[in-house]
Amino acid sequence: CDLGFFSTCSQETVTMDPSIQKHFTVVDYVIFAVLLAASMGIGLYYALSGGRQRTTQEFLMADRSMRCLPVSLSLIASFQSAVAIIGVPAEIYTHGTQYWFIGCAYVLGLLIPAHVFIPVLYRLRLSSAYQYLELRFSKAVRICGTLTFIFQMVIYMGVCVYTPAFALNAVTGFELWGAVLATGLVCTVYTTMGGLKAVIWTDVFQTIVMFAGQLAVIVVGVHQTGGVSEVWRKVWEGNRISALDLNPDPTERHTFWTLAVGGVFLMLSLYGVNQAQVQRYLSARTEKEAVRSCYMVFPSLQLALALSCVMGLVMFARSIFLYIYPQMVIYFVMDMLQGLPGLPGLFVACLFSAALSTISSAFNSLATVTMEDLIKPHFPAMSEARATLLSKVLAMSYGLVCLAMAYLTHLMGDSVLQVALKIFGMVGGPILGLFCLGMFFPWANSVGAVTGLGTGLSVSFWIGIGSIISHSSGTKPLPPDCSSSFLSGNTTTVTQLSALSNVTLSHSSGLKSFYSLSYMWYSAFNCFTVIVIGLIISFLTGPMKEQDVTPGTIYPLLGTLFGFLPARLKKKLCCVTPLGQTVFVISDN
Ligand SMILES: O=C(O)CCCC[C@@H]1SC[C@@H]2NC(=O)N[C@@H]21
Ligand code: NA
Repeated sequence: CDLGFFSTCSQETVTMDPSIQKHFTVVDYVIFAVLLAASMGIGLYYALSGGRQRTTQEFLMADRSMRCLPVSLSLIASFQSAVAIIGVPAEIYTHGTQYWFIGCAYVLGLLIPAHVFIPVLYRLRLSSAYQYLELRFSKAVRICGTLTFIFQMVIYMGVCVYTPAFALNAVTGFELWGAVLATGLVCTVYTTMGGLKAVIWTDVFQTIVMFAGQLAVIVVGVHQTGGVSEVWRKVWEGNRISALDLNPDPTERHTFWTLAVGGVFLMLSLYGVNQAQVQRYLSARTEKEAVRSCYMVFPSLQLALALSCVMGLVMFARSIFLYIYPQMVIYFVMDMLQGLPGLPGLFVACLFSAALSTISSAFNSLATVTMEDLIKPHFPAMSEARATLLSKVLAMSYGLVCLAMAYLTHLMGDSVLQVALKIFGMVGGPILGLFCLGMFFPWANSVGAVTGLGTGLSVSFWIGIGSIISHSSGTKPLPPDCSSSFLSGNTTTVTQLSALSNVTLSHSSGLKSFYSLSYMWYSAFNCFTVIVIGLIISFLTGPMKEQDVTPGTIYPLLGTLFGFLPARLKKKLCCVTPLGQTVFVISDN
């Protein structure tokens, strides 16, 4: 079949004809080099200015002096990596705009962090989110939380380093491990030199580059397709504008429910309790600045989602293939931008900005929790200078670990977007459950917490690995409506499309349906597993008494939910817990 650069068009074996790889002009390399140099420059500036990164308060917490604008852009950048830049357009291109409904999850996914998690965590004046777990439960629970977080971020980092380098190599022959090393080393250097201040300000710069690169591709793509109405006609006829899918089936990969409801738990696991984000909230100069930064994330995150979705639609309108792997997004973009010197370089700069801003946040947050949760408690007498030096060594060593993890990603295959979302669901979900257990259920105790986390992680890996082994998550791509006019031109493609589109999904039963749970439900499912098991074990081993709970570690959920009740009724109903004591109301200090 004549799909141009693909030697075969079956979904399994997609290889590109190396003879037509796209090459860069000098301008493109210069733009890429300028991006790396600018990031290094910002890192160097913060290494030589201010307190010159001589204390952990500055190196890890930016002196708690940040304002809401840089914090909010840095919050976006932390979890908007090359995975989203090429994974989301590939998703939209292949399956239609159903994924766009994840934007509905951003409302509660940011309101709850702003009004529940930030007040509790900010007023405890923590450095690591997992210090909360020791205050609320015990040291053991804190260590479990920290180790789980480290596991999650190390794997996620590998995916983020690998994705742009692999995609670029496939299209431009750009040396794969050269790109991985360049990204990893530049990132390690400026993170190690400039600390959280450098990470936040490079995130600001890189987020702007990210938006600019995506916008450029959209503008050029629309122009080349013949205008907005032409793009709309093709994506509409190509069956890429998804209707609201209210199918309640939890094994359906993307529906309104899995994205708008399951997505809330995914957002809470990232923007509520993930150390990378919590550290940014804690680096804000006041709690109000932290809450405001969370609110400011909303429009920018919607813009980021819109840009990547529209990019997928424009790509579809411009080139009619049924199915593309995420790394082929680069090919289409390079194809679109050929002959426009500097634009391929801008898009590559956009891709690596997305990667650098995520990886630097991961390095810095990993160094922080390792320092605060695993090292400092054993060396209380350690001097500031030595602690800061050790933090820098940690940031660097995480950089090297990340390069090794990049190779592991090589073996994971599958769509990078799904890999990233699965990691968050499988590991982020249980951590979210642990924090919810601690904040909303005063009766929960340490044994319950540890058992709950352990059960949650075991169940999540059982489903996650089960779904990979049973391949039940494979949803066939959405065939464009083959009868429509714009496809009739190329008969070969139509026969291929119809051949591929009449694949019937084998209906899963029993355990298989368990494995085929949509990965968008992993966060919610694992969060509830931890809470339910945690509560059961807590009641079995003797629930905690109100007076034993550290003040400020409980969020008065019942008090807030029934806030509208008259004080008398409220007093009777919810501010008196079953143990006969009043729940701690967070003081407004
Ligand atoms: O881009 C990545 O590195 C990970 C994929 C996106 C992660 C989630 S999806 C919902 C939220 N919106 C984002 O832009 N990132 C997070
Ligand atoms: Na990023």
